[in-house]
Amino acid sequence: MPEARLVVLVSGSGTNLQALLDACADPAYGARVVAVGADREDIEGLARADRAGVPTFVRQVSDFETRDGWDAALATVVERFEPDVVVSAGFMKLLSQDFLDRFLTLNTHPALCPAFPGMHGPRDALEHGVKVTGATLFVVDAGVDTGPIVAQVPVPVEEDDDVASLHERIKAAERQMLVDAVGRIAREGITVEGRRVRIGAVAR
Ligand SMILES: Nc1nc2c(c(=O)[nH]1)N[C@@H](CN(C=O)c1ccc(C(=O)N[C@@H](CCC(=O)O)C(=O)O)cc1)CN2
Ligand SMILES: NCC(=O)N[C@@H]1O[C@H](COP(=O)([O-])[O-])[C@@H](O)[C@H]1O
Repeated sequence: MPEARLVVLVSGSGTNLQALLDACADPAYGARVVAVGADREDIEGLARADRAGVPTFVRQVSDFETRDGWDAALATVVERFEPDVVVSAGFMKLLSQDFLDRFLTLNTHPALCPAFPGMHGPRDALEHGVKVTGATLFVVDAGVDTGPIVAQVPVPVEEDDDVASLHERIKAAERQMLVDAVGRIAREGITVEGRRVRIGAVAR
């Protein structure tokens, strides 16, 4: 079976991207990162792609007259790389329904969806006082962190956690979840029926 082609979108440090790049070095993993895209320049995520010899592209909202124009330009460049799956891994821009209609897009979020959506999952979980939080991989829909759930991993909140320590522990679990789920999707396929997602099986 041919390797699944991944386009990964990033906005920051790119440790989730790095975990995918490392996993893809093993041919048995079944996937290859064919391009990395970002909404801003000069981020470590793009440097990681450069070091791995993976092509990169940047489309900044501020370079376009409208948000729709940015979104269409992003879709155009993503399309060039013919992805089987787009992985939003720390990509801090909302994607339009038009984009999502064109590409199967997964997003990893540092909370147990549907709890604590948005850009500050670890902070919001800590402020709420939950004892367990975690990370979620989901199929992106037009809402914010509302899409059908592919995988989740729990992470206990420690007494002395601050936002940084909690987010770091979530990220360690999140990377493993992402690599495991994307590899299985690449090798076994994915079925999405309504809100139910199955890897390697026909939905019932
Ligand atoms: N349609 C969707 N797009 C994306 C989702 C999603 O669930 N639906 N998830 C993200 C990532 N994300 C949280 O997981 C997220 C990203 C960005 C925002 C947001 O409000 N962004 C602002 C700009 C913020 C900035 O540039 O600093 C915006 O887009 O204008 C909320 C949640 C990937 N895309
Ligand atoms: N709502 C989106 C969001 O909060 N995304 C989060 O940003 C981090 C990116 O880390 P990374 O750049 O090191 O992979 C990850 O924890 C990801 O879930």
